[in-house]
Amino acid sequence: MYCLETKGLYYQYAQQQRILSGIDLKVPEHSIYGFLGPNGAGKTTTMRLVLGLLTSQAGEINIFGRPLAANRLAILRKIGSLIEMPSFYAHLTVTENLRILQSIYRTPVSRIQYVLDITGLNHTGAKPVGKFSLGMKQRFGIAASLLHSPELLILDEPTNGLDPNGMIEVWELLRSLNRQEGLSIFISSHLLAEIERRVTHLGIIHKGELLFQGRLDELQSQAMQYTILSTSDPERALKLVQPFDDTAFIDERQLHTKLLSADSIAAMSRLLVQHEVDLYQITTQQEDLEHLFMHLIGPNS
Ligand SMILES: Nc1ncnc2c1ncn2[C@@H]1O[C@H](COP(=O)(O)OP(=O)(O)OP(=O)(O)O)[C@@H](O)[C@H]1O
Repeated sequence: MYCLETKGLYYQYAQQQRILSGIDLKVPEHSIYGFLGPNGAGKTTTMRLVLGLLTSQAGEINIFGRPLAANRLAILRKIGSLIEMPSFYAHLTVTENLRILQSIYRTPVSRIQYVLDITGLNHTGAKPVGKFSLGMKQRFGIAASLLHSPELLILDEPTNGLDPNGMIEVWELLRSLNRQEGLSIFISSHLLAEIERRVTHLGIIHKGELLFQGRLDELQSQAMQYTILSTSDPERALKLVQPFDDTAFIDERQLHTKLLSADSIAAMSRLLVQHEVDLYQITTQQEDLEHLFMHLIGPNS
């Protein structure tokens, strides 16, 4: 069962400017779904549509199995969100800020202490939120989004601008919310390194199109295998191999080719030796996730 599913989601801010062209998201229940894409890919626009902050122009949005359009309020009550920076009264403490939100949401008062404990903000005392570090402000934003006991959290680049420690703290919090509370989390980032190993599922968006969606191991299985040749003259070796593999390239003075079979490796080594290029080493390697990501989104991104 998907807690969030879109079909053919389409959006443009102005004529001739297509931002999303048919996004089919499938966010499984209880998953941590990383929504990855470079700046301007369409992540925030997708999240705004899913939260009803922008009016959908075409396509379907189903949340907890029901169409958003027909059940907006009931659905939004089950979602916590943080899009860009959290809003707060800068001169009030975290508890005072949460008390205001608690009275708006009409959630039990006891929930305030609970979200303070779970986000580690219970020792901030009389300090006004305006004086918090960026990491603590983000944690306040997550605390506020948890106040009404949501089942799905939608977070738009919540670690943007945080130092490595702040980033680790936010992720530890998200992981414990997912594991202990069973919360489903849909989180965007433009950094593969940040979300690989931390998410259960991944969607890669680029120029308004979803290029990949699935588990991390499914993405890994799309990685290219390369034969890597270490030679005395990589440029000459490249010229010799190119007629047989026009995708061959040099990286760190080593020739990478997709020619993998034993026969083609034997033929390549004969060719190089015939042209007086010494062959020092032949290895095979699977493309790492970072290269696979770059490969998916293309060279000029
Ligand atoms: N209000 C707006 N009016 C016009 N164009 C917009 C508006 N908001 C966003 N865009 C454009 O839509 C495209 C997608 O932006 P969006 O913010 O959804 O991407 P993103 O993946 O979240 O990127 P970032 O990580 O930079 O926030 C960009 O080209 C952006 O300039």
